[in-house]
Order: sequence, then C-alpha cells, then structure tokens
Amino acid sequence: MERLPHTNSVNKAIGANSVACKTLGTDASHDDSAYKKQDSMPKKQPYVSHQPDSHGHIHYSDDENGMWQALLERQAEQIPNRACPAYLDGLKKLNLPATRIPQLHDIDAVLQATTGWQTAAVPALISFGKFFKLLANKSFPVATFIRRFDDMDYIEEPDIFHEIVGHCPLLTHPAFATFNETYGKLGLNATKEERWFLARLYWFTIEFGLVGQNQSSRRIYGGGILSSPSETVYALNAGSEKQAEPQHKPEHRAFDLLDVLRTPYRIDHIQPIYYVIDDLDTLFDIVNSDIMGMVKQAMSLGLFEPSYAVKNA
Ligand SMILES: C[C@H](O)[C@H](O)[C@H]1CNc2nc(N)[nH]c(=O)c2N1
Ligand SMILES: N[C@@H](Cc1ccccc1)C(=O)O
Ligand SMILES: [Fe+2]
Repeated sequence: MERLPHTNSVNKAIGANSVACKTLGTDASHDDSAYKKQDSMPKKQPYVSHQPDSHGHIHYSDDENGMWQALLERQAEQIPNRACPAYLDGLKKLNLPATRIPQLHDIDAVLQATTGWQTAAVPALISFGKFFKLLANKSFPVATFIRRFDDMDYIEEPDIFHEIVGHCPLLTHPAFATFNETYGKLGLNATKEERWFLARLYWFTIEFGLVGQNQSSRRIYGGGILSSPSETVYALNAGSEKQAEPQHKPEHRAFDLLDVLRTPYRIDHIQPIYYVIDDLDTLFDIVNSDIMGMVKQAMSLGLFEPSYAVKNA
C-alpha cells in the first residue's frame, strides 16, 4: 500500500489532519478561506490509499469492509426520506454490496450502461488539473481508502464511501452526468484563478446541493452530504429567523449562480450554507448558461464575507 507524504504547507491549506497526496498541487488546496488550522491541532494518523493490482482488483481488510458495512447500514436508515428520488433510483441500480467495499469494475459496469461513465482510482484529493481532466473524459475520481471509525460521521477529505455512495448513484442520471462532464471541460480551459471560482460552483451543487423549492419536500443531491451520516441529518434541518439557536442550523439559499460563485466555503467542517435548485434538470440549465461570463463578473465583484470563523493566517 502506498504511504502518502504529509507536507506541512499543503496540510495547512486543507486542514491539518487531511491527507496530502503526492499529486496535490498548490492549486488544489480546497480551503477557500484564509483559514489556517492551528498548528497545535493533534495530527491524525494519515490515511493510506490502496493500489489496484494488475487486474484492477483492490484488497481491503476485514476492518475496512466492516467500516463500509457500518456506514452503509447507518445511511440506509437515514437516506430514504432525505435523498432525492433520482439518487435513490441510482443507488438501486448500483446494487452495492452490503458487507464489503465494492470493486471499481462493478461500479463501472453500471455507470457505463447508464451514462457511459467510469471510475478512476486516485490516492486521495487530486489537483484541479487532474480532476477537471478526469471529469471531461467521463471518469470520476475514487479515492481508494476508507475512513476509520473515529471519522465515521464526518471526514474532511473524500474517501471511497464518499465517492461511491455520495456521488456514483447520481452519475447514473443524465443531467448530473452531463453537468460533471461539461464542468470538467470548462475547468480544463480555465485559468488558475477562474478554477477557484469554478470550485465553488461544484461545491454548492455536486458536493453540497439541495433540491426542492418548498422546504417540506426539499431533498439532498450533494454527494458531500449523502456520504456523511451527521451532515445528512443536519442539512435538511434548516434554521429560520425565529429559531432559538440559528447558529446550529444551516441556512438554505435559493440557487443563484453569481451568489454561489462568490460564496467562500471551508472543506473541514459541516456546511453553514446550502444552495437549493428547483429540480435536478436545473443542472442542465446551469451548465448551458454562460458560466465563464458569470465567473468574470464574480471575479470583478469579489467574494462575500465568509460565514464561518476565519482565523488569522
Ligand atoms: C473542483 C472541486 O471543487 C474540488 O476542488 C476537486 C479537487 N480534487 C478532488 N479530488 C478528489 N479525489 N475528489 C474530489 O471530489 C475532488 N474535488
Ligand atoms: N465530509 C464528507 C466527505 C467530503 C470531504 C471533502 C469534500 C467533500 C466530501 C463525508 O464525511 O462523507
Ligand atoms: Fe466529492
């Protein structure tokens, strides 16, 4: 198994206890704010990713398969009345094994048959450049490690449970798949600064998007929410002004592309803000709109104030 290097500068950028994989470039640090984790934070044991063997097979230990089973059982209880119908359809199509981490070729068979997508084994977070290239070629990055029990409810970087249970069900949906492919192509042709703005669009849709105009029937489609047992419950529990303690409840905002592009986010904790689209096919409209023109507008207007504590650098 490949041990991933821990480099301080990258950890500071994306959170002290994240895994810094070899290919992570300077433009891939995901923290959007000037927020820097205190050096005094206890350094967690790094995750090690698995390399597929010559047949593309990955061997997982009993503990790792047990973690998959525990996560899937947890989410099988919480997801049915919180995830959007298209996600639930895709989850059924994937027919995921209950007691072991699936092999990527099993996932690929379903993705190929529905939207022509496939997975690509990656060590962990990859650079923007590699990420956009994969999406543009209908390949979805799947980090080949799984979280430990102490990270069960929420993990700061995408593990295999996030990529497969969070994202792959919706990769069987045409609008969602087309969004990802077009997004990848846009990113490939974007400058480094434009990529930062594009990352916010991805963040507030594919990673942390909600769908449904009225709150009572609102559902989750963002993979970053659906792979986190704690965030799955928290996300739909929207606060309203009359809430006793709004700070412990998320804010739901109607999707507005320019606002989304200007909204800073942090990768290393549960989200304070979610953007809501009317229905999944809105993703087609978004990706057929002049995204790069909107990115230039957002660049000239600048970012909104972060809604989370930003420690001095
Ligand atoms: C663009 C997007 O917001 C994000 O920065 C990318 C970068 N690298 C990644 N790498 C992996 N393995 N998985 C991901 O979801 C992402 N997301
Ligand atoms: N927080 C998600 C994983 C994730 C990390 C970073 C970005 C997106 C998703 C989970 O716990 O499943
Ligand atoms: Fe993701």
